[in-house]
Amino acid sequence: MAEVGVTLEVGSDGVAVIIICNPPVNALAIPVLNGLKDKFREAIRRNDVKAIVLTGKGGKFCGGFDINVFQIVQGTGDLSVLPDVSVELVNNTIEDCQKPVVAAIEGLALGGGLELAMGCHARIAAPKTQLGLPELSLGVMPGFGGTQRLPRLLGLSKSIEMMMSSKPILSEEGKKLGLIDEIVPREELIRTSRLWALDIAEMRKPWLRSLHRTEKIGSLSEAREILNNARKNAPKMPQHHACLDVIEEGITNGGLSGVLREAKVFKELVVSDTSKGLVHVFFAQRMTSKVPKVTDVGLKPRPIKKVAIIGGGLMGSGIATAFILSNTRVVLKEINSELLLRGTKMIEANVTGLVARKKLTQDKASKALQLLKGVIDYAEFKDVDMVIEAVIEKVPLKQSIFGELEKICPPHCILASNTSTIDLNIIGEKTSSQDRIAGAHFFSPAHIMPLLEIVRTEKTSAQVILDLMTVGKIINKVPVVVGNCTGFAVNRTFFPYTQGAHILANLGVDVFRVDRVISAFGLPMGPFQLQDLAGYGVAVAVGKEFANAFPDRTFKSPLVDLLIKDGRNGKNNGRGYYTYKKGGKPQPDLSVLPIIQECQKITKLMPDGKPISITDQEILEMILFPVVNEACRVLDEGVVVRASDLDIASVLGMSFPSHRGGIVFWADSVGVNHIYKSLKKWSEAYGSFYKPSKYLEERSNLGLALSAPASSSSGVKSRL
Ligand SMILES: C[C@H](O)CC(=O)SCCNC(=O)CCNC(=O)[C@H](O)C(C)(C)COP(=O)(O)OP(=O)(O)OC[C@H]1O[C@@H](n2cnc3c(N)ncnc32)[C@H](O)[C@@H]1OP(=O)(O)O
Repeated sequence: MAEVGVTLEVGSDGVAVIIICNPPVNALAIPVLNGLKDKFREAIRRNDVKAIVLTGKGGKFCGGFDINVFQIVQGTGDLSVLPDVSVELVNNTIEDCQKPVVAAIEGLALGGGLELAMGCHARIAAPKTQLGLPELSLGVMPGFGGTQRLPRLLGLSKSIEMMMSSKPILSEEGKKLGLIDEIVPREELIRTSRLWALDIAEMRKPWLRSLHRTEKIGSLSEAREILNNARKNAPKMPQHHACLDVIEEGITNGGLSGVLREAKVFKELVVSDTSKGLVHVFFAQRMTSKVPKVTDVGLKPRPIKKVAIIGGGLMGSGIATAFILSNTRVVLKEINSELLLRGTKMIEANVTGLVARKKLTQDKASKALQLLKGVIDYAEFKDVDMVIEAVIEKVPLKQSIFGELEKICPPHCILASNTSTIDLNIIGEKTSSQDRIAGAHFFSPAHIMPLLEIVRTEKTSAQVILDLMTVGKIINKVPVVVGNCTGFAVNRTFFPYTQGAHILANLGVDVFRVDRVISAFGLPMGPFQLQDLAGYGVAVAVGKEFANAFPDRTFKSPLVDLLIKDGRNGKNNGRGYYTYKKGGKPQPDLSVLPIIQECQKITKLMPDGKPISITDQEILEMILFPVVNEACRVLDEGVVVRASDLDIASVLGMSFPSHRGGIVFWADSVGVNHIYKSLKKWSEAYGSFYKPSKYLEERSNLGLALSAPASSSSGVKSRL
């Protein structure tokens, strides 16, 4: 393993090259920052050094401050762990250095990495280098002067856009905008940077200090107008607004004042709940690619060059789109040419939709479509590496397809099903290929939604899981490996979500208020609007599956049947809990209220026939605590490898707000004991739907967090 630290080499030209080394992304861990301070001091002190070049080892400049340190601070609350980098290193040592400093940037300069580079007197970059300040996506803001220097180098509008979106730009764009001084091939990066530094030292090139520049800021009134517009459009998250305020401080009172305010607010944000949630999600997402006995046993992923998709419906065409967009050849099979045409048209529409939204160039779209071949027989299947079956959810049909596939496909071929409910053991029951059968559960629209649940049975081989994980990453998904059960991880955990909402409706709580409470919590929409969007057919079909699988905890509400009887089918026909008009926002449809009242009369859940009185917080808890309860069963049964995998699955599959860290992380922050006691109370009042699971009860009794590992004797203590 390469050594973590900073090196200094002085050449015969009098240029000191300071190199950051902390693989894989040269993150600024505390020893690295101390090393930088030491090496800069040495370079400044030495008489044989005329100029300095700062660079990173191994083809990457720097991925920013070490995010592990955030977790340490968040765990201990000890802010003194955070070193003073902004003033001591970037401002006083680099920018105010008496010797010119040039950043030689390759690969990426993100967050604190770009901030170090902006403190230098010039920036030379290799082609296609990523440059960005993604701190807001971690719930903090740039803390090494980035809020002040980026606007001074790029202008206010573009720099605000980069910070608010957390998205990087490439060095080519950076050059056009003034962030980068020169782009050179990577082999010439260090040589050009050395010469540039000497040119500054010998006054052949200007000696520019970013924080002192004003030419791109414009007048105070212009700046305020830009900032106020940005405030209107920014997400309603604390870090976004704090960042805009800090930018304004620097514009009103000068760059140094902005730097000082930035350092203060940065420390407040690091310990915020938002940052705790987002930092957890950052690491949790990366943990999903570590699966014991799959990724740690020396297996190598096999190449997947040709994929067959069976079924060109909504899911099949979305899955096919995801593959062709990632440069993989796809055979789409349907049972007749009419259905095949419908499937290929859907794929074309998916691709052209991305072009229209400027997410794809026309050239790439045309190339992707050339990789698609439609078929109505199995002739093309003889050399496929993977098949994904995406036909309707009928067991005999799936069984016969897998029986055929086993005979036609090569022996190495992975046989996957996109089923969202059916037991994979049953699907593969009539084959002798159970070791290569797995679930590849995509979420709709499959070419857009980022989650891929990879479902394994006890017979699926580790190689097949590894191949699916690899191919998932190739098609830009986050693969999460899960066990085989009704609904797998996401749908299983969230099946009580809609049912909890229906209990509230039957208790007399206004459905539109329920939706408002859930949206305010951070989900994109409430459960009733979601039901409208999915269509009531889905609600009925999925409801049956879960009622069969988990009859002890299913609340059967006749509401959807009554809505269907009234001619409603949600967004599909423009009539649901809401009305839908093209181009407009959904409007609450008050004519639904008598139907809900009719339902209440049937279920007789309201105590004394009167609506219950309830706070917004209780609404939220009566909907989400049953979800947490099911998450407990998922953890108990080992459906996911670790609790944080369920966090990622909930964020990416259900759009659970990422700043709350995912369903389990959120539950632990609320307090296990409170959740247990609340569910117990409601189960006594409203029945077994709320009955606390054994896992929850045990964790509550032991004072252990839900996320604490099963074997944990000391465990992570939950907030009781
Ligand atoms: C004061 C300052 O303003 C504050 C800051 O600088 S905050 C940090 C700002 N920087 C960032 O947000 C960048 C975060 N990193 C990333 O976006 C991506 O990791 C990347 C684009 C750099 C590389 O992506 P990719 O090649 O897909 O590799 P990825 O798997 O994500 O990362 C490789 C490893 O580096 C780690 N890593 C990446 N950036 C890191 C960071 N800044 N700190 C600590 N670890 C980091 C990852 O956790 C992962 O570790 P693992 O192998 O043990 O799981």
